[in-house]
Amino acid sequence: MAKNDHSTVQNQIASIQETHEVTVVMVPLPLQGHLNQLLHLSRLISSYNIPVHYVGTATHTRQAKVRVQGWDPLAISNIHFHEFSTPSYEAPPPDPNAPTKFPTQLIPVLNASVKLREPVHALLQQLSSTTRRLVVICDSVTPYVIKDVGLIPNAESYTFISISAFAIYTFSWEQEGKPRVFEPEILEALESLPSHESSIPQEVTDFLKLQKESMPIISGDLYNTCRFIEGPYLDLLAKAKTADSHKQWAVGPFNPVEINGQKNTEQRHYCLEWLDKQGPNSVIFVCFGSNTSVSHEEAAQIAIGLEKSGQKFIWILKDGDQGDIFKGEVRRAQLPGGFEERTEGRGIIVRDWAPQLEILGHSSTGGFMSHCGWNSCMESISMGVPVAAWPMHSEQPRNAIILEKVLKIGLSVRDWSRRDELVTSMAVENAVRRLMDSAEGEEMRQRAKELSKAVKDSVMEGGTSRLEMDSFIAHIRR
Ligand SMILES: O=c1ccn([C@@H]2O[C@H](COP(=O)(O)OP(=O)(O)O[C@H]3O[C@H](CO)[C@@H](O)[C@H](O)[C@H]3O)[C@@H](O)[C@H]2O)c(=O)[nH]1
Repeated sequence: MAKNDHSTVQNQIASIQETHEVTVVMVPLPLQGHLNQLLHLSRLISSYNIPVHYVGTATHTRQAKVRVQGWDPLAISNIHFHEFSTPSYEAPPPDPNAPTKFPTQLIPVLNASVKLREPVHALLQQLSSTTRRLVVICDSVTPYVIKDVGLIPNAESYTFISISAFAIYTFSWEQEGKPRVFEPEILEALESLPSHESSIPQEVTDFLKLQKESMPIISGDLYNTCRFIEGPYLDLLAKAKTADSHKQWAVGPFNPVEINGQKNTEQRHYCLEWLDKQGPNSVIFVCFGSNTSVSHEEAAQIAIGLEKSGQKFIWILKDGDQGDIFKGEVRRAQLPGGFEERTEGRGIIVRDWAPQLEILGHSSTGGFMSHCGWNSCMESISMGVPVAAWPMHSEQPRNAIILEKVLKIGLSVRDWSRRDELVTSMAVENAVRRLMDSAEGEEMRQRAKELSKAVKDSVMEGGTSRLEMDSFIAHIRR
Protein backbone atom coordinates (compact mmCIF):
# COMPACT_ATOMS: atom_id res chain seq x y z
CA MET A 1 0.00 0.00 0.00
CA ALA A 2 1.29 3.46 -0.86
CA LYS A 3 2.33 5.63 2.12
CA ASN A 4 -0.32 8.25 1.46
CA ASP A 5 -2.98 5.49 1.47
CA HIS A 6 -1.94 4.62 5.04
CA SER A 7 -2.22 8.20 6.19
CA THR A 8 -5.54 8.67 4.35
CA VAL A 9 -6.91 5.61 6.13
CA GLN A 10 -5.61 6.90 9.49
CA ASN A 11 -7.24 10.30 8.97
CA GLN A 12 -10.52 8.81 7.87
CA ILE A 13 -10.58 6.39 10.82
CA ALA A 14 -9.69 9.18 13.24
CA SER A 15 -12.82 11.05 12.20
CA ILE A 16 -15.02 8.07 13.05
CA GLN A 17 -13.59 6.82 16.30
CA GLU A 18 -16.88 6.15 18.02
CA THR A 19 -17.90 2.53 18.29
CA HIS A 20 -20.84 1.36 16.24
CA GLU A 21 -23.11 -1.63 16.43
CA VAL A 22 -22.82 -2.27 12.71
CA THR A 23 -20.64 -0.68 10.05
CA VAL A 24 -21.07 -1.32 6.34
CA VAL A 25 -18.31 -1.17 3.71
CA MET A 26 -19.17 -0.99 0.00
CA VAL A 27 -16.67 -2.41 -2.50
CA PRO A 28 -17.77 -1.55 -6.06
CA LEU A 29 -16.26 -2.59 -9.39
CA PRO A 30 -14.81 0.68 -10.78
CA LEU A 31 -17.19 0.96 -13.76
CA GLN A 32 -20.09 3.40 -13.88
CA GLY A 33 -22.95 0.86 -13.97
CA HIS A 34 -21.57 -0.68 -10.77
CA LEU A 35 -20.28 2.42 -8.94
CA ASN A 36 -23.69 4.01 -9.37
CA GLN A 37 -25.75 1.17 -7.94
CA LEU A 38 -23.59 0.74 -4.83
CA LEU A 39 -23.61 4.47 -4.17
CA HIS A 40 -27.43 4.48 -4.33
CA LEU A 41 -27.46 1.45 -2.02
CA SER A 42 -25.19 3.36 0.40
CA ARG A 43 -27.88 6.03 0.67
CA LEU A 44 -30.57 3.46 1.42
CA ILE A 45 -28.52 1.71 4.13
CA SER A 46 -27.29 4.95 5.70
CA SER A 47 -30.93 6.03 6.13
CA TYR A 48 -31.15 3.34 8.86
CA ASN A 49 -28.55 5.32 10.78
CA ILE A 50 -25.77 2.88 9.92
CA PRO A 51 -22.38 4.30 8.88
CA VAL A 52 -21.40 3.31 5.35
CA HIS A 53 -17.85 3.39 3.96
CA TYR A 54 -17.59 3.54 0.17
CA VAL A 55 -14.17 2.49 -1.13
CA GLY A 56 -12.39 2.85 -4.46
CA THR A 57 -9.60 4.57 -6.32
CA ALA A 58 -9.60 8.36 -6.04
CA THR A 59 -10.71 8.69 -9.68
CA HIS A 60 -13.59 6.26 -9.47
CA THR A 61 -14.91 7.50 -6.14
CA ARG A 62 -14.91 11.00 -7.61
CA GLN A 63 -16.65 9.67 -10.74
CA ALA A 64 -19.40 8.06 -8.65
CA LYS A 65 -19.95 11.26 -6.67
CA VAL A 66 -20.06 13.69 -9.59
CA ARG A 67 -22.39 11.56 -11.67
CA VAL A 68 -24.92 10.40 -9.10
CA GLN A 69 -28.43 11.82 -9.53
CA GLY A 70 -31.46 12.45 -7.40
CA TRP A 71 -29.57 13.17 -4.13
CA ASP A 72 -26.34 14.69 -2.84
CA PRO A 73 -23.82 12.22 -1.38
CA LEU A 74 -21.94 15.03 0.37
CA ALA A 75 -25.07 16.01 2.29
CA ILE A 76 -25.24 12.65 4.07
CA SER A 77 -22.83 12.66 6.99
CA ASN A 78 -22.74 8.92 7.65
CA ILE A 79 -21.46 8.00 4.18
CA HIS A 80 -17.65 8.09 4.27
CA PHE A 81 -15.63 7.99 1.05
CA HIS A 82 -12.20 6.34 0.91
CA GLU A 83 -9.99 7.17 -2.04
CA PHE A 84 -6.99 4.91 -2.68
CA SER A 85 -4.30 5.26 -5.28
CA THR A 86 -3.57 2.38 -7.65
CA PRO A 87 -0.55 1.94 -9.90
CA SER A 88 -1.17 3.71 -13.19
CA TYR A 89 -3.04 1.76 -15.84
CA GLU A 90 -3.74 2.31 -19.50
CA ALA A 91 -6.96 4.14 -20.34
CA PRO A 92 -7.29 3.75 -24.11
CA PRO A 93 -10.16 5.34 -26.02
CA PRO A 94 -13.02 3.07 -27.10
CA ASP A 95 -13.09 1.73 -30.66
CA PRO A 96 -16.49 2.63 -32.15
CA ASN A 97 -15.72 0.44 -35.19
CA ALA A 98 -14.84 -2.72 -33.26
CA PRO A 99 -16.62 -5.88 -34.46
CA THR A 100 -18.51 -6.21 -31.15
CA LYS A 101 -19.79 -3.56 -28.74
CA PHE A 102 -18.13 -5.05 -25.65
CA PRO A 103 -16.21 -2.14 -24.02
CA THR A 104 -12.73 -3.63 -24.21
CA GLN A 105 -11.25 -0.18 -23.43
CA LEU A 106 -12.19 -0.84 -19.80
CA ILE A 107 -10.25 -4.11 -19.41
CA PRO A 108 -7.06 -2.39 -18.08
CA VAL A 109 -9.05 -0.69 -15.32
CA LEU A 110 -10.64 -4.01 -14.37
CA ASN A 111 -7.21 -5.59 -14.06
CA ALA A 112 -5.86 -2.61 -12.08
CA SER A 113 -8.77 -2.85 -9.62
CA VAL A 114 -7.30 -6.00 -8.05
CA LYS A 115 -4.58 -3.77 -6.58
CA LEU A 116 -7.13 -2.43 -4.11
CA ARG A 117 -6.90 -5.66 -2.12
CA GLU A 118 -4.19 -4.45 0.29
CA PRO A 119 -5.51 -0.97 1.12
CA VAL A 120 -9.08 -2.25 1.42
CA HIS A 121 -7.95 -5.02 3.78
CA ALA A 122 -6.08 -2.48 5.92
CA LEU A 123 -9.20 -0.34 6.11
CA LEU A 124 -11.37 -3.34 7.03
CA GLN A 125 -8.99 -4.32 9.81
CA GLN A 126 -9.05 -0.83 11.26
CA LEU A 127 -12.81 -0.44 10.99
CA SER A 128 -13.34 -3.83 12.62
CA SER A 129 -12.06 -2.44 15.90
CA THR A 130 -14.65 0.36 15.88
CA THR A 131 -17.74 -1.79 15.43
CA ARG A 132 -19.45 -4.88 16.82
CA ARG A 133 -20.10 -6.25 13.32
CA LEU A 134 -18.40 -5.27 10.07
CA VAL A 135 -20.58 -5.92 7.02
CA VAL A 136 -18.80 -5.92 3.66
CA ILE A 137 -20.96 -5.61 0.55
CA CYS A 138 -18.83 -6.47 -2.43
CA ASP A 139 -19.71 -6.38 -6.10
CA SER A 140 -20.22 -10.00 -7.15
CA VAL A 141 -17.59 -9.60 -9.86
CA THR A 142 -14.81 -8.22 -7.67
CA PRO A 143 -14.47 -10.51 -4.60
CA TYR A 144 -10.68 -10.72 -5.09
CA VAL A 145 -10.42 -7.34 -3.34
CA ILE A 146 -11.95 -8.79 -0.14
CA LYS A 147 -10.34 -12.22 -0.44
CA ASP A 148 -8.89 -11.98 3.09
CA VAL A 149 -12.05 -10.79 4.84
CA GLY A 150 -12.39 -14.21 6.57
CA LEU A 151 -9.34 -13.30 8.69
CA ILE A 152 -11.35 -10.59 10.44
CA PRO A 153 -13.40 -12.29 13.18
CA ASN A 154 -16.29 -9.80 13.36
CA ALA A 155 -16.66 -9.34 9.57
CA GLU A 156 -19.17 -10.96 7.27
CA SER A 157 -19.62 -10.47 3.53
CA TYR A 158 -22.49 -10.14 1.11
CA THR A 159 -22.47 -9.83 -2.64
CA PHE A 160 -24.26 -7.15 -4.57
CA ILE A 161 -25.61 -8.46 -7.88
CA SER A 162 -25.44 -5.69 -10.46
CA ILE A 163 -27.65 -7.33 -13.10
CA SER A 164 -31.19 -8.72 -13.25
CA ALA A 165 -32.25 -11.90 -11.45
CA PHE A 166 -33.53 -13.10 -14.85
CA ALA A 167 -30.05 -12.72 -16.38
CA ILE A 168 -28.34 -14.37 -13.41
CA TYR A 169 -30.79 -17.25 -13.46
CA THR A 170 -30.61 -17.80 -17.21
CA PHE A 171 -26.80 -17.71 -17.21
CA SER A 172 -26.68 -20.53 -14.64
CA TRP A 173 -29.75 -22.16 -16.23
CA GLU A 174 -27.56 -22.82 -19.25
CA GLN A 175 -25.12 -24.71 -17.04
CA GLU A 176 -27.96 -26.64 -15.41
CA GLY A 177 -29.25 -28.06 -18.69
CA LYS A 178 -32.04 -25.49 -19.21
CA PRO A 179 -35.02 -26.71 -17.17
CA ARG A 180 -38.21 -25.79 -19.08
CA VAL A 181 -39.61 -23.17 -16.74
CA PHE A 182 -40.36 -20.40 -19.24
CA GLU A 183 -43.26 -19.62 -21.56
CA PRO A 184 -42.52 -20.79 -25.15
CA GLU A 185 -42.03 -17.23 -26.44
CA ILE A 186 -39.45 -16.42 -23.76
CA LEU A 187 -37.78 -19.78 -24.16
CA GLU A 188 -37.44 -19.23 -27.89
CA ALA A 189 -35.87 -15.80 -27.36
CA LEU A 190 -33.46 -17.21 -24.78
CA GLU A 191 -32.46 -20.11 -27.03
CA SER A 192 -31.27 -17.66 -29.66
CA LEU A 193 -28.75 -15.98 -27.30
CA PRO A 194 -25.09 -16.88 -27.07
CA SER A 195 -23.75 -18.32 -23.80
CA HIS A 196 -22.21 -15.91 -21.30
CA GLU A 197 -18.68 -17.15 -22.00
CA SER A 198 -18.94 -16.71 -25.76
CA SER A 199 -20.23 -13.14 -25.43
CA ILE A 200 -17.25 -11.75 -23.50
CA PRO A 201 -13.55 -11.45 -24.42
CA GLN A 202 -11.09 -14.02 -23.07
CA GLU A 203 -9.35 -11.41 -20.87
CA VAL A 204 -12.64 -10.75 -19.10
CA THR A 205 -13.26 -14.49 -18.71
CA ASP A 206 -9.80 -14.73 -17.08
CA PHE A 207 -10.60 -11.80 -14.79
CA LEU A 208 -13.89 -13.41 -13.75
CA LYS A 209 -12.17 -16.76 -13.14
CA LEU A 210 -9.70 -15.07 -10.77
CA GLN A 211 -12.63 -13.45 -8.97
CA LYS A 212 -14.56 -16.71 -8.65
CA GLU A 213 -11.51 -18.48 -7.23
CA SER A 214 -11.09 -15.71 -4.66
CA MET A 215 -14.67 -15.75 -3.35
CA PRO A 216 -14.71 -15.58 0.45
CA ILE A 217 -17.62 -17.08 2.44
CA ILE A 218 -20.68 -15.10 1.41
CA SER A 219 -23.67 -14.78 3.75
CA GLY A 220 -26.13 -13.54 1.14
CA ASP A 221 -26.89 -11.64 -2.05
CA LEU A 222 -28.47 -8.22 -2.53
CA TYR A 223 -30.34 -7.58 -5.78
CA ASN A 224 -31.21 -4.26 -7.35
CA THR A 225 -34.61 -5.53 -8.36
CA CYS A 226 -38.01 -5.90 -6.82
CA ARG A 227 -40.29 -8.91 -6.40
CA PHE A 228 -43.00 -7.18 -8.39
CA ILE A 229 -40.74 -7.27 -11.46
CA GLU A 230 -38.71 -10.43 -10.98
CA GLY A 231 -40.41 -12.48 -8.23
CA PRO A 232 -40.46 -15.80 -10.17
CA TYR A 233 -36.75 -15.60 -11.06
CA LEU A 234 -35.80 -14.66 -7.51
CA ASP A 235 -37.70 -17.74 -6.33
CA LEU A 236 -35.86 -19.92 -8.85
CA LEU A 237 -32.53 -18.50 -7.67
CA ALA A 238 -33.48 -19.06 -4.02
CA LYS A 239 -34.36 -22.67 -4.83
CA ALA A 240 -31.03 -23.20 -6.56
CA LYS A 241 -29.04 -22.11 -3.46
CA THR A 242 -27.19 -24.97 -1.85
CA ALA A 243 -26.97 -23.61 1.72
CA ASP A 244 -29.93 -22.32 3.78
CA SER A 245 -27.54 -19.93 5.51
CA HIS A 246 -27.00 -18.14 2.17
CA LYS A 247 -29.77 -15.54 2.06
CA GLN A 248 -31.07 -13.22 -0.64
CA TRP A 249 -32.81 -9.86 -0.56
CA ALA A 250 -34.40 -7.96 -3.45
CA VAL A 251 -34.30 -4.36 -2.28
CA GLY A 252 -34.46 -2.37 -5.52
CA PRO A 253 -34.81 -0.03 -7.20
CA PHE A 254 -31.74 1.43 -5.52
CA ASN A 255 -32.16 4.71 -7.44
CA PRO A 256 -34.47 7.36 -5.94
CA VAL A 257 -37.94 6.88 -7.40
CA GLU A 258 -39.06 10.48 -6.88
CA ILE A 259 -36.98 13.22 -8.47
CA ASN A 260 -36.90 16.74 -7.12
CA GLY A 261 -36.52 18.72 -10.31
CA GLN A 262 -34.24 21.46 -8.82
CA LYS A 263 -36.24 23.94 -10.91
CA ASN A 264 -34.71 27.39 -11.39
CA THR A 265 -31.32 26.43 -10.03
CA GLU A 266 -28.14 27.18 -11.90
CA GLN A 267 -27.07 23.52 -11.89
CA ARG A 268 -30.13 22.36 -13.80
CA HIS A 269 -29.13 20.78 -17.13
CA TYR A 270 -30.30 22.66 -20.22
CA CYS A 271 -32.09 19.61 -21.61
CA LEU A 272 -34.38 19.62 -18.55
CA GLU A 273 -35.23 23.27 -19.23
CA TRP A 274 -36.05 22.24 -22.81
CA LEU A 275 -38.19 19.33 -21.60
CA ASP A 276 -40.18 21.78 -19.44
CA LYS A 277 -41.42 23.39 -22.67
CA GLN A 278 -42.58 20.14 -24.35
CA GLY A 279 -45.91 18.34 -24.05
CA PRO A 280 -46.48 15.31 -21.80
CA ASN A 281 -44.92 12.05 -23.08
CA SER A 282 -43.87 13.75 -26.33
CA VAL A 283 -40.09 13.21 -26.29
CA ILE A 284 -38.04 10.07 -26.90
CA PHE A 285 -34.78 9.87 -24.96
CA VAL A 286 -31.93 8.06 -26.75
CA CYS A 287 -28.99 6.90 -24.66
CA PHE A 288 -26.81 3.79 -24.71
CA GLY A 289 -25.35 3.88 -21.21
CA SER A 290 -21.86 4.67 -20.04
CA ASN A 291 -19.63 2.39 -22.06
CA THR A 292 -21.03 1.94 -25.59
CA SER A 293 -19.86 3.96 -28.61
CA VAL A 294 -21.52 4.18 -32.00
CA SER A 295 -19.59 4.51 -35.27
CA HIS A 296 -20.09 7.47 -37.65
CA GLU A 297 -22.12 5.15 -39.87
CA GLU A 298 -24.41 4.07 -37.01
CA ALA A 299 -24.78 7.66 -35.82
CA ALA A 300 -25.87 8.66 -39.34
CA GLN A 301 -28.56 5.95 -39.43
CA ILE A 302 -29.88 6.98 -36.00
CA ALA A 303 -29.93 10.63 -37.08
CA ILE A 304 -31.85 9.93 -40.29
CA GLY A 305 -34.26 7.61 -38.43
CA LEU A 306 -34.96 10.23 -35.76
CA GLU A 307 -35.42 12.96 -38.35
CA LYS A 308 -37.80 10.88 -40.46
CA SER A 309 -39.82 9.75 -37.45
CA GLY A 310 -40.99 13.34 -36.97
CA GLN A 311 -40.83 12.84 -33.19
CA LYS A 312 -39.13 15.04 -30.59
CA PHE A 313 -35.95 13.65 -29.11
CA ILE A 314 -33.02 14.06 -26.74
CA TRP A 315 -30.06 12.05 -27.99
CA ILE A 316 -26.96 11.46 -25.89
CA LEU A 317 -24.24 11.09 -28.50
CA LYS A 318 -20.89 10.47 -26.90
CA ASP A 319 -18.34 7.71 -26.77
CA GLY A 320 -18.21 5.15 -24.00
CA ASP A 321 -16.19 5.88 -20.87
CA GLN A 322 -12.46 5.44 -20.77
CA GLY A 323 -10.80 3.93 -17.67
CA ASP A 324 -10.29 7.45 -16.30
CA ILE A 325 -13.19 9.69 -17.28
CA PHE A 326 -11.32 12.82 -16.20
CA LYS A 327 -8.50 12.34 -18.73
CA GLY A 328 -8.11 11.86 -22.45
CA GLU A 329 -9.64 13.19 -25.62
CA VAL A 330 -13.24 12.33 -26.45
CA ARG A 331 -14.13 11.73 -30.11
CA ARG A 332 -17.10 13.60 -31.61
CA ALA A 333 -19.24 11.33 -33.79
CA GLN A 334 -20.13 13.06 -37.08
CA LEU A 335 -23.71 13.65 -38.14
CA PRO A 336 -25.22 13.99 -41.63
CA GLY A 337 -24.77 17.53 -43.01
CA GLY A 338 -27.55 19.92 -41.95
CA PHE A 339 -29.13 17.42 -39.51
CA GLU A 340 -28.85 19.68 -36.47
CA GLU A 341 -30.28 22.67 -38.34
CA ARG A 342 -33.18 20.65 -39.77
CA THR A 343 -34.15 19.23 -36.38
CA GLU A 344 -33.59 22.45 -34.41
CA GLY A 345 -36.41 23.00 -31.93
CA ARG A 346 -37.54 19.40 -32.30
CA GLY A 347 -34.51 17.64 -30.92
CA ILE A 348 -31.43 18.09 -28.75
CA ILE A 349 -28.08 16.37 -29.14
CA VAL A 350 -26.07 16.16 -25.92
CA ARG A 351 -22.37 15.44 -26.40
CA ASP A 352 -21.60 14.96 -22.73
CA TRP A 353 -22.87 13.24 -19.60
CA ALA A 354 -26.58 13.95 -19.17
CA PRO A 355 -28.89 13.57 -16.16
CA GLN A 356 -30.60 10.38 -17.36
CA LEU A 357 -32.59 9.67 -14.20
CA GLU A 358 -34.00 13.21 -14.21
CA ILE A 359 -34.76 13.04 -17.92
CA LEU A 360 -36.63 9.75 -17.47
CA GLY A 361 -38.46 11.24 -14.48
CA HIS A 362 -39.63 14.28 -16.49
CA SER A 363 -43.30 14.22 -17.54
CA SER A 364 -42.40 15.20 -21.15
CA THR A 365 -40.35 12.02 -21.66
CA GLY A 366 -42.55 9.35 -23.19
CA GLY A 367 -40.09 6.77 -24.53
CA PHE A 368 -36.51 5.59 -24.11
CA MET A 369 -34.28 4.07 -26.80
CA SER A 370 -31.86 2.12 -24.65
CA HIS A 371 -29.11 -0.49 -24.72
CA CYS A 372 -30.85 -2.12 -21.73
CA GLY A 373 -28.06 -1.91 -19.14
CA TRP A 374 -29.60 -2.90 -15.82
CA ASN A 375 -29.40 0.60 -14.29
CA SER A 376 -31.23 1.97 -17.33
CA CYS A 377 -33.89 -0.75 -17.08
CA MET A 378 -34.53 -0.09 -13.39
CA GLU A 379 -34.54 3.68 -13.91
CA SER A 380 -36.96 3.40 -16.83
CA ILE A 381 -39.27 1.03 -14.95
CA SER A 382 -39.19 3.29 -11.86
CA MET A 383 -40.11 6.32 -13.92
CA GLY A 384 -42.77 4.58 -16.04
CA VAL A 385 -41.12 5.01 -19.45
CA PRO A 386 -41.45 2.28 -22.14
CA VAL A 387 -38.34 1.20 -24.04
CA ALA A 388 -37.19 0.72 -27.63
CA ALA A 389 -34.61 -1.96 -26.94
CA TRP A 390 -31.26 -1.97 -28.70
CA PRO A 391 -29.09 -4.33 -26.63
CA MET A 392 -25.37 -3.93 -27.32
CA HIS A 393 -23.45 -6.55 -25.31
CA SER A 394 -23.14 -8.68 -22.16
CA GLU A 395 -26.47 -9.52 -20.47
CA GLN A 396 -28.32 -6.68 -22.22
CA PRO A 397 -30.21 -8.95 -24.69
CA ARG A 398 -31.61 -10.81 -21.66
CA ASN A 399 -32.78 -7.54 -20.12
CA ALA A 400 -34.43 -6.72 -23.45
CA ILE A 401 -36.39 -9.98 -23.15
CA ILE A 402 -37.64 -8.92 -19.71
CA LEU A 403 -38.81 -5.56 -21.05
CA GLU A 404 -40.34 -6.87 -24.28
CA LYS A 405 -41.69 -10.30 -23.43
CA VAL A 406 -42.10 -10.47 -19.65
CA LEU A 407 -43.17 -6.96 -18.65
CA LYS A 408 -44.41 -5.99 -22.13
CA ILE A 409 -43.18 -2.42 -21.84
CA GLY A 410 -40.67 -2.60 -24.67
CA LEU A 411 -40.26 -3.25 -28.37
CA SER A 412 -37.21 -4.22 -30.35
CA VAL A 413 -35.17 -1.84 -32.49
CA ARG A 414 -33.14 -4.68 -33.91
CA ASP A 415 -33.15 -8.42 -33.55
CA TRP A 416 -30.17 -9.74 -31.59
CA SER A 417 -29.68 -12.51 -34.19
CA ARG A 418 -28.83 -9.73 -36.70
CA ARG A 419 -26.41 -7.94 -34.38
CA ASP A 420 -23.59 -8.02 -36.94
CA GLU A 421 -25.64 -5.99 -39.43
CA LEU A 422 -25.92 -2.20 -39.46
CA VAL A 423 -29.20 -1.01 -37.90
CA THR A 424 -30.83 0.99 -40.66
CA SER A 425 -32.46 4.39 -40.39
CA MET A 426 -35.74 2.69 -41.34
CA ALA A 427 -35.51 0.35 -38.33
CA VAL A 428 -34.86 3.36 -36.08
CA GLU A 429 -37.71 5.37 -37.62
CA ASN A 430 -40.19 2.47 -37.29
CA ALA A 431 -39.26 1.76 -33.69
CA VAL A 432 -39.56 5.45 -32.74
CA ARG A 433 -42.93 5.84 -34.45
CA ARG A 434 -44.29 2.62 -32.92
CA LEU A 435 -43.22 3.65 -29.44
CA MET A 436 -44.18 7.33 -29.58
CA ASP A 437 -47.06 7.51 -32.03
CA SER A 438 -49.14 4.34 -32.12
CA ALA A 439 -51.84 2.62 -30.07
CA GLU A 440 -49.37 -0.17 -29.35
CA GLY A 441 -46.85 2.34 -27.93
CA GLU A 442 -49.58 4.02 -25.87
CA GLU A 443 -50.54 0.66 -24.34
CA MET A 444 -46.91 0.06 -23.40
CA ARG A 445 -46.71 3.53 -21.86
CA GLN A 446 -49.82 2.83 -19.77
CA ARG A 447 -48.39 -0.50 -18.61
CA ALA A 448 -45.06 1.19 -17.82
CA LYS A 449 -46.88 3.79 -15.70
CA GLU A 450 -48.78 1.10 -13.80
CA LEU A 451 -45.55 -0.78 -13.22
CA SER A 452 -43.85 2.39 -12.04
CA LYS A 453 -46.59 2.92 -9.46
CA ALA A 454 -46.21 -0.65 -8.19
CA VAL A 455 -42.43 -0.28 -8.01
CA LYS A 456 -42.67 3.07 -6.22
CA ASP A 457 -45.10 1.52 -3.72
CA SER A 458 -42.68 -1.35 -3.16
CA VAL A 459 -40.02 0.98 -1.74
CA MET A 460 -42.47 2.87 0.50
CA GLU A 461 -43.18 1.78 4.05
CA GLY A 462 -44.83 -1.66 4.02
CA GLY A 463 -43.88 -2.33 0.34
CA THR A 464 -42.08 -5.54 -0.63
CA SER A 465 -38.67 -4.01 -1.35
CA ARG A 466 -38.82 -1.91 1.83
CA LEU A 467 -39.74 -4.99 3.87
CA GLU A 468 -36.82 -6.88 2.35
CA MET A 469 -34.51 -3.98 3.16
CA ASP A 470 -35.87 -3.91 6.73
CA SER A 471 -35.20 -7.65 6.89
CA PHE A 472 -31.61 -7.20 5.64
CA ILE A 473 -31.00 -4.45 8.18
CA ALA A 474 -32.50 -6.57 11.00
CA HIS A 475 -30.25 -9.43 9.86
CA ILE A 476 -27.03 -7.43 9.99
CA ARG A 477 -28.09 -5.87 13.32
CA ARG A 478 -28.96 -9.25 14.88
O1 LIG B 1 -25.26 10.42 -20.25
C1 LIG B 1 -25.52 9.54 -19.41
C2 LIG B 1 -25.29 8.17 -19.63
C3 LIG B 1 -25.61 7.28 -18.65
N1 LIG B 1 -26.11 7.70 -17.45
C4 LIG B 1 -26.31 6.76 -16.33
O2 LIG B 1 -25.32 5.75 -16.39
C5 LIG B 1 -25.84 4.53 -15.94
C6 LIG B 1 -25.60 3.49 -17.01
O3 LIG B 1 -25.80 2.21 -16.46
P1 LIG B 1 -26.44 1.01 -17.29
O4 LIG B 1 -27.70 1.42 -17.87
O5 LIG B 1 -26.50 -0.17 -16.37
O6 LIG B 1 -25.48 0.79 -18.48
P2 LIG B 1 -23.88 0.49 -18.57
O7 LIG B 1 -23.15 1.67 -18.21
O8 LIG B 1 -23.69 -0.06 -19.92
O9 LIG B 1 -23.71 -0.69 -17.47
C7 LIG B 1 -22.86 -1.81 -17.35
O10 LIG B 1 -23.20 -2.33 -16.05
C8 LIG B 1 -24.55 -2.77 -15.91
C9 LIG B 1 -24.69 -3.28 -14.48
O11 LIG B 1 -23.86 -4.37 -14.26
C10 LIG B 1 -24.88 -3.86 -16.92
O12 LIG B 1 -26.25 -4.19 -16.82
C11 LIG B 1 -24.55 -3.40 -18.33
O13 LIG B 1 -24.73 -4.46 -19.25
C12 LIG B 1 -23.10 -2.92 -18.38
O14 LIG B 1 -22.76 -2.45 -19.67
C13 LIG B 1 -27.31 4.76 -15.64
O15 LIG B 1 -27.46 4.97 -14.25
C14 LIG B 1 -27.64 6.04 -16.38
O16 LIG B 1 -28.64 6.81 -15.75
C15 LIG B 1 -26.34 9.04 -17.25
O17 LIG B 1 -26.81 9.44 -16.18
N2 LIG B 1 -26.03 9.91 -18.23
